[in-house]
Amino acid sequence: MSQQVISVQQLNKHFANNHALKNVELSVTQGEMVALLGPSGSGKSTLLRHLNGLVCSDKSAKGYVEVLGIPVQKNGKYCASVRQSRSQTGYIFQQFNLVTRLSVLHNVLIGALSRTPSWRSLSARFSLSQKRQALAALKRVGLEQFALQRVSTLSGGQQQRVAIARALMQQAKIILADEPIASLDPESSRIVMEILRDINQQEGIAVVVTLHQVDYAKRYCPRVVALKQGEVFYDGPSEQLGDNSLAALYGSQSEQDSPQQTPQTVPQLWPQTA
Ligand SMILES: Nc1ncnc2c1ncn2[C@@H]1O[C@H](COP(=O)(O)OP(=O)(O)OP(=O)(O)O)[C@@H](O)[C@H]1O
Repeated sequence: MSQQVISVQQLNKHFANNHALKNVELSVTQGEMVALLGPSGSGKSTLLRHLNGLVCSDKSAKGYVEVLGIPVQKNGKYCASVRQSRSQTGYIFQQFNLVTRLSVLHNVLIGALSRTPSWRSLSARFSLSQKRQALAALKRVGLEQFALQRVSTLSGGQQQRVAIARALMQQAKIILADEPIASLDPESSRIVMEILRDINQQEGIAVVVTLHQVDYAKRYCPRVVALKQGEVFYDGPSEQLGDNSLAALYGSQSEQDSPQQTPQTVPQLWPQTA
């Protein structure tokens, strides 16, 4: 039986009066590649940030988040093990989060910091073996020839690949990617998604990726979890996400704008997976 790598139970999050996540339940097993879809403001990034302990859920609720079998937060408080979970979680940001004045290789080496003795990391002295690993990670994303260049000289798509190489260097056991292709052109988007899929299929690393592009979700992710106004609206095979369901998912804005012209109830066409 596949190991569960993400378990989210009864997750609620308010930002002032805005109920951003409503009783969200999510279970992901090892080796899955899952797209998080939903209209702008539906809670995708907020959910992903809860998984990495970047945001804490409502204190009043009984929310629980566990990643890689390690408790991240419970009842609105971070667990002592949150750092342990973070060190094994590769987090890819829309804007790459690289140190642009440093070399490509150095940025990848930063992924090893959680496994590097503090005297070495303080003096930025990485071992030969770590440098070899970093080069191998760069080769994996097709960028070894840029190792000694400053990151700032790379294109956006190449910078995102450096961020993925950093996650590989981190020896991440799960990858959470928050809109990794939102600021990329179609060709760079394709390359980034193919690298994520390759890592998922070759290493069996679970990938959860928030996307705005439904076609990329369907092409690269066998499973879709869709959020609508903070609730899980659909959880199932991406191939079963048809035009009607997508219209219902993304139609919230027009429903709000002209309620008399659109149905008030959204049909429950798909059961949530167990
Ligand atoms: N730090 C914050 N402070 C206040 N409100 C927030 C904060 N972060 C998110 N929100 C609100 O929570 C809701 C969900 O936001 P979130 O960014 O998770 O949505 P999203 O689905 O990722 O949207 P997008 O696709 O546009 O990035 C939105 O209403 C947003 O304004």
